[in-house]
Amino acid sequence: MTTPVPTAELRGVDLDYGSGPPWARRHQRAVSAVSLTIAPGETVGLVGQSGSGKTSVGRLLLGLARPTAGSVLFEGRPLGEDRRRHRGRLQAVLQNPAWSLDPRLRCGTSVAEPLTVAGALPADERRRRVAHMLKQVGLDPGVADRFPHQLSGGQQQRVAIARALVSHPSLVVFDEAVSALDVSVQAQILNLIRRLQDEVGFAALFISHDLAAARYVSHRVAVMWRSEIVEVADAAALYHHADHPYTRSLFGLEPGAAGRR
Ligand SMILES: Nc1ncnc2c1ncn2[C@@H]1O[C@H](COP(=O)(O)OP(=O)(O)OP(=O)(O)O)[C@@H](O)[C@H]1O
Repeated sequence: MTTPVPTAELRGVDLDYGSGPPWARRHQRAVSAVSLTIAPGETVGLVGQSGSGKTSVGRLLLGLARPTAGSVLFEGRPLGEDRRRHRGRLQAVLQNPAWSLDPRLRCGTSVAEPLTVAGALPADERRRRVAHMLKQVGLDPGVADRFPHQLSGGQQQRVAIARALVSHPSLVVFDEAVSALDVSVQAQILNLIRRLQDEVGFAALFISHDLAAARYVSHRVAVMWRSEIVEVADAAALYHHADHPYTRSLFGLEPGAAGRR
């Protein structure tokens, strides 16, 4: 049996951020020697306390940050300079839907935007795909004519998910995508992500400080601690195989190591 080429892969990746003026430049290591693969159709959860480097891993996978060392592969090839080649194939859903929805644009226009970037489509076809996508995320297609401020937070996040999926991406990075929502709405969105992943089949990185949410949507969960991935396990098995003290603290098995959030 041949193993499928991973959709996304980090190989021994470091990422440093520089700060300060050139004569007193300081470097902070945000990601240290991280290796991680995401198979086609797989969701990998990435959990860890604030500042552990989760968003930086997402940015590397999206090509928004360049590794200081190591390599980032997308569908088996280096995720290089030519980001245009991947337009529409790499998408993100962020914590606050307002970050991806322009308040001045009707929701239908925002959802259609990745289609415009990926290549010209006749207006009819664009409208049809937007309506279909809105239905898939559980919204009335009439939402296309409304502005974000006319919708609830949960509805806005559904629009943001529709926008991320309309171009049939291979990889979607969900970065704290449910953290800003009420608990009952969080459950709806987590169920939506699971259902869409089964139906549409994208690979995903699900970044969260909430281990329970990450386990619920993910096939495997990676645990990040001070810029390193200290553990990766099947979501169901993680509880029983939690080796690292930080992972154990996430389950309440060991006091002290988990950060405040
Ligand atoms: N653009 C930047 N410039 C300088 N330092 C940065 C930058 N972005 C992040 N950092 C630092 O890198 C480290 C990792 O940050 P990152 O946002 O990846 O962590 P995180 O686990 O996603 O945290 P949070 O859950 O709070 O978003 C932190 O110490 C952060 O302060």
